[in-house]
Amino acid sequence: MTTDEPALRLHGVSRTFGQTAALSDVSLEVPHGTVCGLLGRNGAGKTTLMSLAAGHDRPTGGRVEVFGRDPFTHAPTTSAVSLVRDDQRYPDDFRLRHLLAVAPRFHARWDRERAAELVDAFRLPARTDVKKYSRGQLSALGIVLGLCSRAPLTVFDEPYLGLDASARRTFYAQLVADLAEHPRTVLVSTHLVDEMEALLDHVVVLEGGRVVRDCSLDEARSAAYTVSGPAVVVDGLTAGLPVLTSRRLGGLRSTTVEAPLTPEAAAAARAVGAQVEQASLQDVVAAHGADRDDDDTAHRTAHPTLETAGARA
Ligand SMILES: Nc1ncnc2c1ncn2[C@@H]1O[C@H](COP(=O)(O)OP(=O)(O)OP(=O)(O)O)[C@@H](O)[C@H]1O
Repeated sequence: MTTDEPALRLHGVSRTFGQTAALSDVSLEVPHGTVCGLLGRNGAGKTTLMSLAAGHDRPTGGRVEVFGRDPFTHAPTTSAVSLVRDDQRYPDDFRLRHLLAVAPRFHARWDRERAAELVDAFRLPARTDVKKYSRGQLSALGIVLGLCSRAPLTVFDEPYLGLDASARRTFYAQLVADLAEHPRTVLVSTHLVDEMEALLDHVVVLEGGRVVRDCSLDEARSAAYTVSGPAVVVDGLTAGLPVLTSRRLGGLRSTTVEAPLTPEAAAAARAVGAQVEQASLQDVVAAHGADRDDDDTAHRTAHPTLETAGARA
């Protein structure tokens, strides 16, 4: 295994299930030693991509490489990846001690001491069969297994399901501390974009099985801005710009455009009484796969910028 190769490279990858194209012609590289957020709406293809990265599945077309090798056929590469699935199953009669005993057989770099610390931090019950764990306890268990595997590529598929806010903070803090001590590559899918944004170095956004963004966090953050105000004013300010989403409430409109927010654009908007702000990463992700122009009142409360505009009007 060499660190000259990207941790993960997909080249023209497709994965179809019958008539469904879960991934279509996906090419991307996850740089070595980064935390990469895999983002996108439900059904965008995140879990499919993660299964391919872990060598649990094969692409229908194209090539998947982990550290330059095929994770499906090259056994040492398969064992260099740890995939923590949100629906991970364990043997019926397993308790925590059984899992902690077998884990080192699958992960050469397994860290026993860290595992003991994390079990305490997440208060995982020792005397309960794992199959009876709550949703949050199962997620915490997956986090322990993923972090302590020290796998060169660790993949977390929505690792926070059922975790309370305090346990999620524990996860984020442990991830940051562990990566500082033992740098490696992490690929994590999440819908909690606002909450996890600070952990990410790199961002990949999928929409309908295709990559619509593959860039650093900073690039993703500065990719779009939102203008809100009287519809006629907003339409004038955004004419000719690539619109990600646009929502209308009565005479007000809120439009997110895919362009950097320059001082000139901000000044022009304010001069005519419109509000303008950098779109959040969450706004950018939500815009992909959403209707481009939505005047349906049923959606009004789904857009925080519009609520803001309405409240200020
Ligand atoms: N085994 C399968 N058989 C048939 N269709 C599948 C299978 N696995 C995934 N799909 C389909 O492929 C598409 C992508 O699914 P995937 O689970 O990768 O999305 P996702 O981005 O992880 O979604 P979510 O955020 O809801 O978890 C969906 O349309 C899904 O229904």
